[in-house]
Amino acid sequence: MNHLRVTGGRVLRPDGRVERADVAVDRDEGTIRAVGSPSEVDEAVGGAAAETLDASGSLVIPGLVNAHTHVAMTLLRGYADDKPLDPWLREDIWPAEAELTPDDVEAGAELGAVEMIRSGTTAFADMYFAMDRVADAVDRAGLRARLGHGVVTVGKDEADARADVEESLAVARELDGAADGRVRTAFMPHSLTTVGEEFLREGVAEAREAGIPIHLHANETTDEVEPIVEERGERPIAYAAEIDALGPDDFFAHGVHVDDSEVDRLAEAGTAVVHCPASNMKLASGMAPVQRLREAGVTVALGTDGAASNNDLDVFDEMRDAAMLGKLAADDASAVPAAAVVEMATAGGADALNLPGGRIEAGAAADLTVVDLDAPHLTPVHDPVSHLAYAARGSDVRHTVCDGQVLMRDREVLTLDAEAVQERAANAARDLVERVESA
Ligand SMILES: CSC[C@H]1O[C@@H](n2cnc3c(O)ncnc32)[C@H](O)[C@@H]1O
Ligand SMILES: [Zn+2]
Repeated sequence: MNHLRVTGGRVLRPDGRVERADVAVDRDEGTIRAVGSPSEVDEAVGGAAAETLDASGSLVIPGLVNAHTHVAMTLLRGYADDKPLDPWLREDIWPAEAELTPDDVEAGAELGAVEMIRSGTTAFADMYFAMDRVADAVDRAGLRARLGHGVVTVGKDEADARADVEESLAVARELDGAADGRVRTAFMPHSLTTVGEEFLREGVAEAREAGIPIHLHANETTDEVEPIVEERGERPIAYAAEIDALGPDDFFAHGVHVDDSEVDRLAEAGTAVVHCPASNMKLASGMAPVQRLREAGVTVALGTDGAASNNDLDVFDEMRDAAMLGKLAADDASAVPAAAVVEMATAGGADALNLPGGRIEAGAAADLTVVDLDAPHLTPVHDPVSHLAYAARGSDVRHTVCDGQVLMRDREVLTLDAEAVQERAANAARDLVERVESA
């Protein structure tokens, strides 16, 4: 077998236990073949490994999942800060995005890919524009993703609005299975308030017919919830259910302002929620009831949201923020413990996006992150899971593997030229801002 061996480390198993083990990866299949002692792994795979990754002093964890982002927004990192969602979008972000070209989106997506690989993320969900270019970046980077064109119909005439819905459906059909199957897709209306009801109904019906999942921003701010309640006499999750957008393969970003009845509805429907704590804090959107969602049985994943409202794509930060904010929201220091946020960033993310990965076990996708624990800020190691949630940073990631391919070895990104990507993105961002200022 053409295999990659991750040797000498401790491995985080799906039940949360950490044990000394090697991991053998079938590079052709992109799957984990065996996890166990060196002799057990030898016996399972036989023969010498074609490639090895040293994990001594390190913790081998499932590749992290960034379950909601707008990856090309790396170009807008630090462009507009310190405003709430609505004015931030309308006054700053949307005018800048109006000047974006497909080349810009690709440059921003590559920059985001480098940042994610360097912080141990192997899969992400992305809602944006020029998604063929994002898919190209995913392909080159070696990552896994669920991608969709974001639909906004407010402020558009009927023909433009319908064209936007059709584009999202076409993108979902055409890009599904790209990058050797590592790209999957979804129909992505931006939100229940920025897409008109008739367009939502039409798009969702077509998506359902084609078996395409749905991803949208939901219950992010009170400004978004109140008009739905006033105009329809029902809360957003009930509205989503009424238009058939609340299914078991669907995943909603934010879920900050969900009441108890909505939590129960999400749980019954099997719709996942992607918690984005940093974005929710930065835009002062509110605190999602994460403990309540998890207790109700809702699959909760973690997302950074775009780099303009975070301002990075580091899921380690998200784990720490989710644990801290979850305690504050529940007024309970035992709420959203370390193991919960690690689960949300790994298996929870893979389950929400319905992508392979999220667990280190034989037969699972070989999406792995090796975290170096030999650092002053990670000493001593009483509990490695505690360190993942509260003390480790993206920069502690030593190796990143996706689909059996080593994307970063000893902090060197192998699939993209990180320096060139950074330079191209910086130039694209500078030119973009010049265009926005002269528009
Ligand atoms: C139509 S493509 C996606 C669209 O979403 C915008 N966006 C970025 N962050 C957020 C957020 O937290 N809530 C809602 N919308 C957001 C992004 O700028 C794109 O325009
Ligand atoms: Zn978002």
